[in-house]
Amino acid sequence: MSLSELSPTSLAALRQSPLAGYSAETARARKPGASLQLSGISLSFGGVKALSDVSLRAEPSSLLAIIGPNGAGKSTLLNVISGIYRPDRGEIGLDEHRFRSIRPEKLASAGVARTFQNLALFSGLSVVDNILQGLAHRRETSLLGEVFGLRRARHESASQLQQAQAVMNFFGLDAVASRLTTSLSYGMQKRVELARALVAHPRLLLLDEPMAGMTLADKQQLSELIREIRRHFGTTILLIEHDIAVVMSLSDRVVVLEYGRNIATGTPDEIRQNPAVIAAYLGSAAETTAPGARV
Ligand SMILES: Nc1ncnc2c1ncn2[C@@H]1O[C@H](COP(=O)(O)OP(=O)(O)OP(=O)(O)O)[C@@H](O)[C@H]1O
Repeated sequence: MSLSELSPTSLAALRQSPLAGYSAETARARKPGASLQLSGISLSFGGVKALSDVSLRAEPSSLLAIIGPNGAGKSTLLNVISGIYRPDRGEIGLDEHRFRSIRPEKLASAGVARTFQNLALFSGLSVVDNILQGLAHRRETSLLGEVFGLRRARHESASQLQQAQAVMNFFGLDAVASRLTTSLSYGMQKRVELARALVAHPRLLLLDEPMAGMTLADKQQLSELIREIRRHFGTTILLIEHDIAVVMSLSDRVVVLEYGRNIATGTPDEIRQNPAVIAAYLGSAAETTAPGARV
């Protein structure tokens, strides 16, 4: 099954009651997104300056896109925010917290989730089990508790399963819950990855080229889902994406990187008309979405 083959009822259900089943989680889900601020971030790999003095700000519940040619430093920036790389200089601000680097294992508890450029799902696990991995950091009961079926462990498992079911409902994944992710189309696996990132209600979601390798129909569905995520959860989203039509239709603001430097920041319209951006990127950027298509 591909994303575009999903019945229209999933999207209709998603619009009507995507939060059904969240109960105790609902209040937290309604919390506005986090604010993110990067100040003077620099990082070199040997002689390669991947990031040079990059500063940017994403307002709570906004969608900020990062674009730029290959090798501009986009993924490196995401890896800095998610603690995979420690910058040589600069500071990250997440709401009122300031730090140079966050330990990746602390990321989820800080309310940050991400997806990867290449699929990063557990191939031996079903859809629902993959999604439950997004809640692993919340587990308070021990493995022994689970083995012996202690009441608290049972309650915790039931509550996490309910959250996974709610997010599967939101993403139209109910019908494939027990399937191995490897048996699904690429577009559907991307959807599972997004569901896993969202199940813990992150306040900042980092999306690294979520549309790469997708058909136009899949891109349209995923774009609609990203809009729904913003509408219903208020999640702040940082998006790296090469498809300019997708970027321009989804973003509140866009940051353009070239050779690790921030060469422009503005609304999609401002970026479209910026001569430096046209010269560095937009003039040559492939418009992978068909002209005139709504994404
Ligand atoms: N782990 C690494 N070791 C050495 N150099 C690296 C490493 N990661 C990235 N680089 C270099 O840093 C620069 C920025 O790379 P990065 O992957 O962040 O660019 P990008 O904008 O995400 O590119 P693309 O659009 O192709 O994914 C490139 O010159 C790249 O070769």
